Amino acid sequence: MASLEGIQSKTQEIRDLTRMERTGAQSHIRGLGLDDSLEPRKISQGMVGQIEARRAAGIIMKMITQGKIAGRAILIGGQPGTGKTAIALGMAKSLGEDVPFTMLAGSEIFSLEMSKTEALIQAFRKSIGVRIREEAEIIEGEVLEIEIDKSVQSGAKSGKITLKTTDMEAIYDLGQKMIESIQKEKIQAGDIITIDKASGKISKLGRSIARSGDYDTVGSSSRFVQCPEGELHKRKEVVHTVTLHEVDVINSRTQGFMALFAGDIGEIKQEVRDQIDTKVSEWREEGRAEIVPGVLFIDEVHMLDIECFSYLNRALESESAPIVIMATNRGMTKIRGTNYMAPHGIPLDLLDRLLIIQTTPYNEKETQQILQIRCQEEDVEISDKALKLLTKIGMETSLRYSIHLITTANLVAIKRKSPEVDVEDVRRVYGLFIDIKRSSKFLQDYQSEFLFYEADDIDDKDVEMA
Ligand SMILES: Nc1ncnc2c1ncn2[C@@H]1O[C@H](COP(=O)(O)OP(=O)(O)OP(=O)(O)O)[C@@H](O)[C@H]1O
Repeated sequence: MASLEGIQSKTQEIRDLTRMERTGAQSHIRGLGLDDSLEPRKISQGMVGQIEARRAAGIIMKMITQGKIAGRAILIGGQPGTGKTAIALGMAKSLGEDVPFTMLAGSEIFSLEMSKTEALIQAFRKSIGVRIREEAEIIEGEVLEIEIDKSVQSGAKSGKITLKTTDMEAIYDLGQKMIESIQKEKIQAGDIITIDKASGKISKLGRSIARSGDYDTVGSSSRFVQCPEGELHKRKEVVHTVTLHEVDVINSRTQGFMALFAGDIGEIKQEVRDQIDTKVSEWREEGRAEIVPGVLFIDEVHMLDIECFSYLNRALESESAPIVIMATNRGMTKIRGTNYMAPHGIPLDLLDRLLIIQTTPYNEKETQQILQIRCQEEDVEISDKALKLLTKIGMETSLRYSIHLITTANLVAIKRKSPEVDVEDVRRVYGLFIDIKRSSKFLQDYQSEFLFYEADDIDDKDVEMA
């Protein structure tokens, strides 16, 4: 059954291995771009315009951090490509590392491996953190020397590390995993480090003050710390946050924590969850743990069906519910699993609980600014004229389409050995890759030549916001 000890090391190991930086379409978003009084700056942290929606998101952030938003949820509605996902990610980035953030597309809950509600329960529990305080045994000291040898036959590495405090000095053997960790963290003589004895995790606290004169080996971001005093072995209180879902999986007898590596979790028994909840409330009573409600972002929420909406309605009542942010680009459409139409395809009783934020289309200047930020993010040099043309294309087709043209135009520019994208490159990729309008026209012109053309079957009620 769940014990505080060990949960941290296991989850940390998994996170190190499975954590992927969110690159791609949203990699330029680094926050909501608000000032200290929560007013949106015109361009900041990769965010452009959408002032009203960002202002509203800022107020919600404040409510989240003050714990005033339990039992409610937010809906971000707006046309495709108006920054709904960008705003949700901006909120996640501003909340900090300690607050869990889970992203789920409505369609992801339809899987053969688990029921829809199980998928939602897992998403909820991934978004609830448990901040745990525990005493850990650590070794803390200044690195005097590191010696790493590689076996000629097997290639396996072995090594030794000499650590000191102001009072003592000792040599420790290094295992394969610790050697990797030392190399990854670029640990060298003169660094002050701690080693967690249970997990073998090595963290760098900074450089020894005694080394502050070695300018050649020190970057400007180095922190200087005193060489520790006393014993090398110490007990220290450490605080870390795991999610309820991670605790569930680690304690699920059928799955075991290895399942987190594979992402192949399957269903978790309700009795396991009940036991975990009881255990966590014991830890809370003992003052060893506290709950950190995180954020669950459900994109394409119109893809959920009536059963899921009914689950959401109930789950939001729970005292430790995460903040649920939903996004949709649908207007009036059918609630899945029923024949009823509703705004955004969401039942009215759930809609009534939501704070609704609206995103609006961008003007030419904002579109150009977003494209410019994307060019910088993708390390693409672009001429003013080419950027103007790309903006014009963005206004006439879609922002997403013109963002896609950046990478492709850059490849064409590289092929003709030009250091920057010019008008001819944009023209070329505009001709090679068609946007939705041209694609639809092509389909209309040649529809009779496609297989399985059954125009009468198309349900024209399910329309995106126009
Ligand atoms: N205000 C903004 N500032 C900077 N980048 C933005 C902004 N709005 C949108 N983008 C960028 O434009 C692209 C499309 O935006 P995003 O995916 O957030 O739209 P969406 O509203 O979620 O669209 P959909 O309804 O199709 O899911 C992304 O690369 C996003 O980062």
